[in-house]
Amino acid sequence: MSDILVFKNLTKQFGKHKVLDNLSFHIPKGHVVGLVGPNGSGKSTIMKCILGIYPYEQGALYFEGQKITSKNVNRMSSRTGALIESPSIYPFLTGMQHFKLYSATKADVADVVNLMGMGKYINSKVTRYSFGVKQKLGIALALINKPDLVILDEPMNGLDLMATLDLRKIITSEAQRGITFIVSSHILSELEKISDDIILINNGKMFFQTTMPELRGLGQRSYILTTNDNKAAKNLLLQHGFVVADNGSSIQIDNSARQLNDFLTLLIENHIELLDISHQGMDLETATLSYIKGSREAVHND
Ligand SMILES: Nc1ncnc2c1ncn2[C@@H]1O[C@H](COP(=O)(O)OP(=O)(O)OP(=O)(O)O)[C@@H](O)[C@H]1O
Repeated sequence: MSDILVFKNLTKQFGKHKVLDNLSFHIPKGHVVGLVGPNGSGKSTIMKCILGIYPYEQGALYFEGQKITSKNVNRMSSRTGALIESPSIYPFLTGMQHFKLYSATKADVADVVNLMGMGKYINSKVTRYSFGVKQKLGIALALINKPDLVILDEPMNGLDLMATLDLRKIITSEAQRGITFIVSSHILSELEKISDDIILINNGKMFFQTTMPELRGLGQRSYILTTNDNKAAKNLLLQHGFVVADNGSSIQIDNSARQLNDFLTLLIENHIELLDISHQGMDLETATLSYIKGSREAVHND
């Protein structure tokens, strides 16, 4: 899989404040990449560098293998659609009139209106739109010129459950057609449903870039077990050399040595009844929290 975009040791400063600090990551073509980080970590700044809104001081940005400079930034920005911060829309124009501002063809407008399910209100003035419908219009405008790369900053903000599900379907189906998405959101449970890859940044620095399957796999190393006698089960397993922790109403067994059959057999032979067993799955929220907490503790310990 080739990369549509590569950040290489990119540094962006506002005065003396380094907002992006020697940042490197890559965006695979046709993937949905979730951009995660606490408030002020630099997500919007990354997006604005891609759109050519912000210049940067050091490092390089490559679009489809070509180095982007201030002279050819249009090559990248003209093929990128974006919704950053609130959508730039005009209350007294209709949705349809917005598409005309973007010089969209009739066929493209029909496609995007159909895709976003906006037929009902496309000829009404935006002043009559709810917040969620305005957000939908902003996303439709990001998609209208058939971009190769789409940047969405907090696109789920203000969307109700149905609109969130619609947006999830749209992003997934457009990515299957080869469009690449970079999506930032603080709604991590939603972001992990749509993302192929995750980039976590903090204080303008890269913490990790991983695929969602890799991230989930991090949690597959232990089992959570509930039995009719957790105390007895824990003692028995400890006596036989298993690594066991007490979780209150359950016990956690390290399975990095892949001993599932061994510990189940041991429990059954000792007449301990198994009530429940599950993998401890790593989710995006747990991973993000543990990295951010780890880095804060490191700063306090310095
Ligand atoms: N135009 C600017 N001038 C000066 N500082 C700026 C400017 N734009 C952003 N910053 C600073 O850069 C840092 C990163 O901001 P940015 O908006 O990129 O973060 P973010 O991760 O998108 O945050 P949030 O999740 O709150 O949207 C912040 O400290 C912010 O104050």
